[in-house]
Amino acid sequence: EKKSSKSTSWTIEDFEIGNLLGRGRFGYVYCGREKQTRFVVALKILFKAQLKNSKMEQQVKREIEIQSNLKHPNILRLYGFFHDEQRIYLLLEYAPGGELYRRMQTEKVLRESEAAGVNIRFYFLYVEIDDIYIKPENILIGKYSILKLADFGWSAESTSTCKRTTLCGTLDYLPPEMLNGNGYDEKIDLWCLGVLTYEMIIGKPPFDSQTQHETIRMIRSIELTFPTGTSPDLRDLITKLLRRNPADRLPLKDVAQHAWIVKNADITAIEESYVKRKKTL
Ligand SMILES: Cc1cc(Cn2cc(-c3c(Cl)cnc4nc(-c5cn(C)nc5C)[nH]c34)cn2)no1
Repeated sequence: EKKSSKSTSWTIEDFEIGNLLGRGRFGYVYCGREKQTRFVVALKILFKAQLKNSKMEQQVKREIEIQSNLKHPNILRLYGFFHDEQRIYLLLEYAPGGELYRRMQTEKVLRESEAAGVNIRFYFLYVEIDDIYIKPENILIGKYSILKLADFGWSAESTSTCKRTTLCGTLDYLPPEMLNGNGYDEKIDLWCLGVLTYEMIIGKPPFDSQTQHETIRMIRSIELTFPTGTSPDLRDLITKLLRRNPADRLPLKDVAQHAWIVKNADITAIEESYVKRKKTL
């Protein structure tokens, strides 16, 4: 990199600003290009005033610390950051495929290999960090369709409407233990993986319904139905993830060995990249 990623080196003058890619409560994301190297980035611009009003400065500092130290093929890179009087600028990896949930809305159903790829990729990711919260709004489609977890859930939600068409969308990923106000642990990610896989292949969340009340009832009673033609392997995997008792959910190491994953995900390529990355750490 031409300059170190210390916050005092870059200025906005070093970048050409392109299209607006997204907006959120605290700022915008633009496509940007560094003038010297012509390197393309996603330039997230956050307004200090808005962050101050919502007491979010600490949250931003925490995100910057976490994300700048994480280097994983499934996590959106944070290359550096800088600030001026009014704004904080984050230099993020540009994901050419855009947001997964938008792709799921337009294309409804993704290929089984892509969805299997999500599972296995998030298996490796899960081994790395514990507090991941998997839902389509937090996932971008990077180069070569590699999925990237971009933890901008806190800054992206725009005040006007939720990303999903209905408020129900935000309930679809909640596991029973969270609905019942019981304690919960990392096994909520196994539940989310089951919901995400179902939605990616079948085109709608498993407990999708007209009202929030009905969605909550279906989650609590685990009212799980599959369209005819759903492969038995996929049914089996999802049924083993969407279990009421977190202890009964299929552990991630067994997800990676499950018949549906083995048949659909290009595990060797992903494992090779994972092993190589391990070596470079
Ligand atoms: C504020 C605020 C908004 C958001 C949500 N958000 C993330 C992006 C984004 C990022 Cl961070 C990185 N790469 C992206 N690529 C796209 C994109 C590409 N195409 C073809 N279409 C889009 C859209 N968006 C990216 C944008 N908004 N987070 O904080």
